[in-house]
Amino acid sequence: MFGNTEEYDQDRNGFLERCHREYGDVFSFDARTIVVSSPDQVHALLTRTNRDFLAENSPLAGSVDTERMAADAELWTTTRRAGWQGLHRRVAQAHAERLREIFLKTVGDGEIDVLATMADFSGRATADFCLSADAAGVPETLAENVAAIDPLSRDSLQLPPWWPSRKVRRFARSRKRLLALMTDIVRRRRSAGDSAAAQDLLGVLLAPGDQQLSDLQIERFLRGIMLAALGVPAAALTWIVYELSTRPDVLARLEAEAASAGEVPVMGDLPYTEAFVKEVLRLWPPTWLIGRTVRHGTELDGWRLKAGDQVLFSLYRLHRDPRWWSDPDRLVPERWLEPHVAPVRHTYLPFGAGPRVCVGTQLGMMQLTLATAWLVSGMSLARTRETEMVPDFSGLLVPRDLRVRLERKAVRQGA
Ligand code: HEM
Repeated sequence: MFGNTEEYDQDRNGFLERCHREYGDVFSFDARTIVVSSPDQVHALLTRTNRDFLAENSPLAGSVDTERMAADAELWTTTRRAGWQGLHRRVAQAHAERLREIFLKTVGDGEIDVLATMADFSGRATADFCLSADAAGVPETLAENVAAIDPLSRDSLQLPPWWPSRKVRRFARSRKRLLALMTDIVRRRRSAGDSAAAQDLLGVLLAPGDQQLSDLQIERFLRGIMLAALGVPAAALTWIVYELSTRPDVLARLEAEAASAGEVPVMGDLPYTEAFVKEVLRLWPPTWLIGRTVRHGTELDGWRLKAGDQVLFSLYRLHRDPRWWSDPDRLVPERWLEPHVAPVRHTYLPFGAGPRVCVGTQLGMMQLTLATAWLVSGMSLARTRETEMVPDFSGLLVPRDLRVRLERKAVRQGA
């Protein structure tokens, strides 16, 4: 009845790798799920999303009913289009200045659980980006919501929202609390007027524009953005710390670049750091598995699919496929610095592609690049245990139990 779910849940990546080796670029996982692997299939799946496929976890969705998902997706897409301008340069630059303070407050001396520290940093960063001075209390409520989603996202067998389980009730309660907080902040900000002066995403969403958004749309959009901008960047930063702790040669180059840049550098000042971040996202894409639900009867690369079927692909496998990448399992930041050597089309998709591509691509790259520069310039870092790192594929891709000791470096004279 559950196809290969049990075997898959024991070792998700290993299972997909074995099936790929045995059956090729397309195979069926169970009666209603196929897995695709070639760059063209993946690209078709992503670019035909909304029309033929539905994004599995629409941030507004709470249902597996395809009609309902399609309606949710349409509402989300309209809001997303209007909200896109909120992620523009002016707001991002104002946020970058505040981000340094957040970094200094959250990433301090001593032994740390890297994922927990980076989740704290990312939660505060995303709340600041969305709400700046009104963000008080939001990071904590957001963290509760993320903690309640986590056990649900690890289950392959999704429980419906009405299921009477403790996990589902906890999720529903924390979601309600976060949305109530958003309602309160949006109302206060709207009645205060002159919201655009706040230089944050909410300011842009409330500013009069071509498309006026309702309070409800804004609240849902903010929650969607904040959830998406917490766990994934935190996982990416954890991988960044892991690679810094294992590659002294790369660390030395990053330190040299950060030393010659300002306190809040602009992206063009950090080409090697940016290449390093891109390479970490190739080797360790946090959203390592992406799924879509078939919207109506259609076909993909000759496979006939019915409404409600699922199509999955592994970004992790695509990014390490030796057909498209030389030395695929090795961190080589330099591969991004060769102007004439571009990756094969559609083989590098850490932010997805098509109409549901990550809205925070530039912002996310900026946060990761700046945080890397601040880490290497301000901190020395050492692993506390020399045990072998174990990647955890059960939810977002993270290194299991990564702990490091951080020590603030002495401030350079004249710096
Ligand atoms: C920092 C590293 C980040 C990575 C690697 C990343 C990656 C991704 C990926 C792979 C998706 C799924 C795309 C798909 O299904 O086709 C996604 C969706 C999304 N991301 Fe990001 N993301 C990052 C940061 C951010 C940030 C900072 C924000 C907030 C501004 C953000 C907001 C979103 C939203 C709202 C979606 C859902 C888009 C939709 O379904 O329409 N992400 N991200």
